[in-house]
Amino acid sequence: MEREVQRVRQAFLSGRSRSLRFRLQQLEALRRMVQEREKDILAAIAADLCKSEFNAYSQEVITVLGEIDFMLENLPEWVTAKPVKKNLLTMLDEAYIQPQPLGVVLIIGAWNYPFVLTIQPLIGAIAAGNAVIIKPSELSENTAKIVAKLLPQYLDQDLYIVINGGVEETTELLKQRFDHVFYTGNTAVGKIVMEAAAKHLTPVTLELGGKSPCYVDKDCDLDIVCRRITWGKYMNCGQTCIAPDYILCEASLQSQIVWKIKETVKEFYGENIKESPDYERIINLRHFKRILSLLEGQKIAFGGETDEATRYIAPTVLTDVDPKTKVMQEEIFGPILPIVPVKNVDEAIDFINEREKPLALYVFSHNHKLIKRMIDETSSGGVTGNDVIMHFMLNSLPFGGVGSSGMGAYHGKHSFDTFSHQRPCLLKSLKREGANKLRYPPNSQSKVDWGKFFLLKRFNKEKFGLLLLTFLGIVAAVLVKKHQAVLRRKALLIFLVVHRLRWSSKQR
Ligand SMILES: NC(=O)c1ccc[n+]([C@@H]2O[C@H](COP(=O)([O-])OP(=O)(O)OC[C@H]3O[C@@H](n4cnc5c(N)ncnc54)[C@H](O)[C@@H]3O)[C@@H](O)[C@H]2O)c1
Ligand SMILES: CCCCCCCCCCCCCCCCCC=O
Repeated sequence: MEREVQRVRQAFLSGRSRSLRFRLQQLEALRRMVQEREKDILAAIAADLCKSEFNAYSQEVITVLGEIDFMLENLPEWVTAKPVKKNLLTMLDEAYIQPQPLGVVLIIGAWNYPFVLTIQPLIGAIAAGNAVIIKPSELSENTAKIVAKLLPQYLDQDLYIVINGGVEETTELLKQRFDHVFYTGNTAVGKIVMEAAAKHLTPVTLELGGKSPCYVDKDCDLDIVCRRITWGKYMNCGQTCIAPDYILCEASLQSQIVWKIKETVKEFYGENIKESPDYERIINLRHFKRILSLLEGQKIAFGGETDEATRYIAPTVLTDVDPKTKVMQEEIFGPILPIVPVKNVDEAIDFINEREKPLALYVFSHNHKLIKRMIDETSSGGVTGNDVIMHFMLNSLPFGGVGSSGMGAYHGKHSFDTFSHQRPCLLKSLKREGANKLRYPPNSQSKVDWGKFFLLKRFNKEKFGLLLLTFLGIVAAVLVKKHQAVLRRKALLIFLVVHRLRWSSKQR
């Protein structure tokens, strides 16, 4: 493992990942890989999650292609140095921010959307000029294998490598020094990742999970609300980090919501859900059993059918759920939707605020003010009002958690920033030492006064005469020396003095 990381670091130190041309070439190669090997990629995702090729394409491949196109379009502008505002002390200098790659980045992917959740961070890391070690999740083994097979065929083989394996390999990898670790997965492993990274003072991005609440106000079109919730909850068999985890609503809405979700499930997946190409399966037996255990003691309004052999769990709704029961204590990450009745929006807000900060928050209402209030008075990684999931799809929005749902964010420019160091650069001249003497010892009241003027724009009246003399001296110098370059510099100095005079008149 150590040797692998060393090899990638040597490749990074060669400097070839830094040029804009190279980054664009690699991103184009990645796009070619996705387009040319689409069938293999879709087949691998299908095998891992029992997902149709249509769904695999629209849930994973579209996002990856969209992200690559967005990067190719905007990268030339993002990589350029950005000049910054200057103060009086630096007005003759050059000051700018230069984004630079961090170095060698470790990306640990998740299994639930195994392609997009591994490749989308990779796109950001390449765009920012880094070398990358990719560790796909071993739980989605088919996608892990295809990623390991395809990437070296299209990308630079020393700068971007895939290491496959389980807990043991990840543990070993995490002992190495990286310049950034980007992890997607559960909160418990997130803590392990952060602890390991802390040993090297390596910064981390943690894309974690949590229980994302969904508040349904009585002032809304329940038919539409229930269609949207049904789509977001049962997509990928509930194994979506930003799926609505549970519904909060007034008790009077509960039975209508149950009935409408039940009807929508029929419309989406047919009478025989097991036969639907649009309904996935639970990733493994451990998660299957974990999800089943959440049903114990609950009132099942509909659903609840299971089949261990195929890890099938039907779309399920639970009513009158007691917040103290197990299903409300951990992230469900499966097709079970509890409804917790609340008296009103105030109680819903308190309910959310009494718990860990979720990855997403959903609010449905015709009342825009109520939606704004929910946003203002709660905290979550992201929010979608009157829909679910869709904030993930807009790459101008940063995607990430807050508190126990994660730290840092990515997507589009936010990925580029996550994987870049914003390097501040100030370029001075070795001339104009006269002005610099003000900051050298020995210090004095006069120097402090100049400091106040340059940095705080505060004027000392006693220095007015001196200033006037300086001003006249400069004007005389300008008249004598007509050389253009000199003229320009003196003009700036005049500007500086006039600026100070303006301040003095203001203060008077
Ligand atoms: N924020 C996001 O974008 C996002 C996306 C997908 C999933 N998630 C979250 O991920 C969670 C479910 O998925 P999961 O894959 O984490 O659960 P999991 O427990 O099924 O998978 C565990 C993963 O962690 C690794 N692991 C386990 N123990 C480890 C250790 N000691 N050291 C290093 N690695 C170890 C395993 O190798 C495996 O890949 C949910 O909470 C979900 O919300 C978040
Ligand atoms: C009009 C046709 C538009 C087709 C686009 C369909 C959009 C589908 C969006 C699904 C997004 C799923 C990705 C969610 C990843 C969540 C990350 C955490 O698990």
